[in-house]
Amino acid sequence: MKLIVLDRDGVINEDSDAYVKTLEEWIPIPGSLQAIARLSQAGWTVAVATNQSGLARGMFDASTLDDMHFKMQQLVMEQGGRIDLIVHCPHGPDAGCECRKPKPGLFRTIAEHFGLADLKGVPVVGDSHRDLHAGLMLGGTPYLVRTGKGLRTLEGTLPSGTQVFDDLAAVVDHLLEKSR
Ligand SMILES: O=P(O)(O)OC[C@@H](O)[C@H]1O[C@@H](OP(=O)(O)O)[C@@H](O)[C@@H](O)[C@@H]1O
Ligand SMILES: [Mg+2]
Ligand SMILES: [Zn+2]
Repeated sequence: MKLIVLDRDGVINEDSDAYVKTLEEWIPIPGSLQAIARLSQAGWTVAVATNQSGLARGMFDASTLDDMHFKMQQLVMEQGGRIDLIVHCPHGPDAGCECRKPKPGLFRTIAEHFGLADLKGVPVVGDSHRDLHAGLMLGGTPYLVRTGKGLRTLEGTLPSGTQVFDDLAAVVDHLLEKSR
C-alpha cells in the first residue's frame, strides 16, 4: 500500500510557539490541503501523527482537538481527498509515555492499524527532528519541510537520508513524480 505519515502542526497547518489552542488558530498552510487531496486521488493512504501536549498542559480540551481534526478532515474532503487515520499523543513531556514523538508509539499504532509489521519505505513528513526520528525507528523515509519549525530544525543535524523540501506540496510533487 502507498502509505504516508504526516506531522500536523507546521506541516498541514501553521504552527505557533504558543501552541495551536483554538479552532480559529488552526489555519492550513497554503497548498497543504490540496497536496493531501492529490495524494488521496493518486491512491495514497494518509495518516497523521501529532504530539498534542497542549492537552496535558490544559491549554485546550479533547473536544476542541476533535473540532480541529473534524475541520481538517472536512477541508481536505472539500478538496477531494481524505485523511485515513489521525493519531495523537495527549501527554506532557514528563509523562514517560511511549507515544510522544520522538518515541515511536504513534507510528507503531499506525503500522498495526494498517496490518503492517513496520513502516519500511513509508514517507514520514515533519518539521521537527522528533518527527523524523520517530518515523525512522519504524523504518520510515524522512522528509523535512521548511514550514513550521523546519528552518530551525535545519540548523541542527538531520538524520541521514533526510530529504528537504519547502513545504508539503513540494514533497507531494516529488512523490507523485517519482511514482509516475
Ligand atoms: O508538530 P506536531 O507534533 O503536530 O504538534 C506540535 C504541537 O503539539 C506543539 O508542540 C510543542 O512542543 P512540546 O509538546 O511542548 O514539546 C511546541 O513545539 C508547540 O509550538 C507546538 O505547537
Ligand atoms: Mg510539527
Ligand atoms: Zn503519549
